[in-house]
Amino acid sequence: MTQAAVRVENLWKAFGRQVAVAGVDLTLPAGKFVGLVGPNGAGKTTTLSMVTGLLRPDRGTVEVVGQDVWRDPAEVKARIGVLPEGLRLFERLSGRELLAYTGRLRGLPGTEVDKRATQLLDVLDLAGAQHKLVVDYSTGMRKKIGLAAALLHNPEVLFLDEPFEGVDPVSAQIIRGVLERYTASGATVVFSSHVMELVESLCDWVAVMAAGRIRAQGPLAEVRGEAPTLQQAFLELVGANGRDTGSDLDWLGGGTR
Ligand SMILES: Nc1ncnc2c1ncn2[C@@H]1O[C@H](COP(=O)(O)OP(=O)(O)OP(=O)(O)O)[C@@H](O)[C@H]1O
Repeated sequence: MTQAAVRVENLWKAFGRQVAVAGVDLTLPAGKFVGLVGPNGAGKTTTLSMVTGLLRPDRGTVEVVGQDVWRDPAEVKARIGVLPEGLRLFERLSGRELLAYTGRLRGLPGTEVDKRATQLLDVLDLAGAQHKLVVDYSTGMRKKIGLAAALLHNPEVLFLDEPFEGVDPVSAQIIRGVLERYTASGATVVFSSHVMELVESLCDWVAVMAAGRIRAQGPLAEVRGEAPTLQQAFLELVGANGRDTGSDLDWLGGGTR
């Protein structure tokens, strides 16, 4: 059996009376492209934040590449890359400066940082914008420079929260190519998304989350089961099939006020 990249046991987190994560157990295999899917408010971001050492759990354990994240967060953080939701970047640096700074923070030698930054900027089609300040980057460019920063130290596991949100199809294709190449080398990608078609075409492993719990996890074909698409399987798993789609909104449309 291959080693698990991520192992989560009985993970809990509440914000006041709102329980965001209610006893999550997850085992994600190494070397896979893993999709964490779930409706809005399911607890995906909260789970990823606890798994990556950004948010302390109320209860439960998290192991990444065999190490307890909350016993020694710094040690684990050196081995992972993270593209968090609502990524905050150093806006007054240029894209290249941001990578140079990130690389030095990661303890890489300057020449290596320069080499890797040049290659990542090229592959991600940011070479032309490398001297522009990050504050002037578009949403898609921000995702791409964030991804470059997360990959710079060649992490073993990469966590991405909604990496394709606000990204045009050309940039999405570029990001996808980089990630496929990365997993082909044995590394693991864990990403959250609402876009089922994307998850279905990219992932070999899926975890479905709703209301703070995992509803299903396993190889894509297993989670999809008999359903024609992952979207269908997802709607059934989260109990959204047949939900009223707004029949009360009889005033909407038709031009009368
Ligand atoms: N800092 C916070 N303070 C209070 N409540 C929070 C906080 N962060 C998350 N929550 C609540 O926890 C629940 C799970 O939120 P979370 O952001 O983890 O869901 P999500 O699956 O990532 O949703 P989305 O797909 O909409 O981004 C929601 O009910 C949310 O309102």
